[in-house]
Amino acid sequence: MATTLAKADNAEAVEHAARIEHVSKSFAGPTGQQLVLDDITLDVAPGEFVTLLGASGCGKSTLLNLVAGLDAPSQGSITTDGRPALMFQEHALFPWLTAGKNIELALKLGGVPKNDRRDRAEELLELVRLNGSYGKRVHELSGGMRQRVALARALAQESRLLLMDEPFAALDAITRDVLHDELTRIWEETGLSVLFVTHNVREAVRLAQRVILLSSRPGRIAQEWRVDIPQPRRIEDAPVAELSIEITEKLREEIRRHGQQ
Ligand SMILES: Nc1ncnc2c1ncn2[C@@H]1O[C@H](COP(=O)(O)OP(=O)(O)OP(=O)(O)O)[C@@H](O)[C@H]1O
Repeated sequence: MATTLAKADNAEAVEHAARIEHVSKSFAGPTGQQLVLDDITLDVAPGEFVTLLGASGCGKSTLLNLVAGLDAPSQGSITTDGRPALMFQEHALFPWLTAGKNIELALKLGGVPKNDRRDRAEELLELVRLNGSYGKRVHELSGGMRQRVALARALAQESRLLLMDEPFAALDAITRDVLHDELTRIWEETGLSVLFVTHNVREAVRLAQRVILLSSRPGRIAQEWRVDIPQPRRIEDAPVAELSIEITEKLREEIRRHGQQ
């Protein structure tokens, strides 16, 4: 099958999929400005898979929203290689449209000619292994299938950077495991860059080439790890478990420290 979408043909030409430079973000709170992100500098290389990990409320989603251009940093700058695609924990599919039509809508917004949309939507459904589900309505699909459609719709945008905010957090463990395999396969096939937010350490290590741990209040980069464990990984593999224990220990330290502030 032709996986033409987002193929990193221009990998040589582009230095980074995302460049986050000295980014800080504050929100107005009841006691004045609340600093949520403090001086974050981070590059995502073309084709790289990076997970952002941190305790609840540390600012992961805020950072992802800034990269998506949904909000502006208070300080610093963010550049991306084209407009990123986004995928959230909630699939946000239109329930009155079929799986196929949900994808076609994204294709339409991306300027794909009407006559090409049906074939392209079928191709994308095949890529997420939902062949034959074109005519299914959202309520006919399981949670895992809905997230597959949401992924296909994100891929329809032909972005070179995919931003994922806890996309599998609401799924049961087995379904999540299967979708980890699918995401790894699709990432390898397409050459996409992925910035993936999670608070699940094992998930971060299972998927990423690099794990970035954010501290809390304010969110700063506390530490990062390169994950050299070969793919496909399993969440229960010994090297995944070992690194997860090390990262969890550091995460605990960060949470304890935050608790003492
Ligand atoms: N628009 C906003 N206005 C005010 N405060 C905000 C806004 N968006 C986020 N915050 C605050 O910023 C902090 C970080 O929130 P954010 O959702 O980015 O954290 P998170 O790490 O993604 O958390 P979780 O893992 O629970 O989703 C929180 O204290 C939140 O209340």
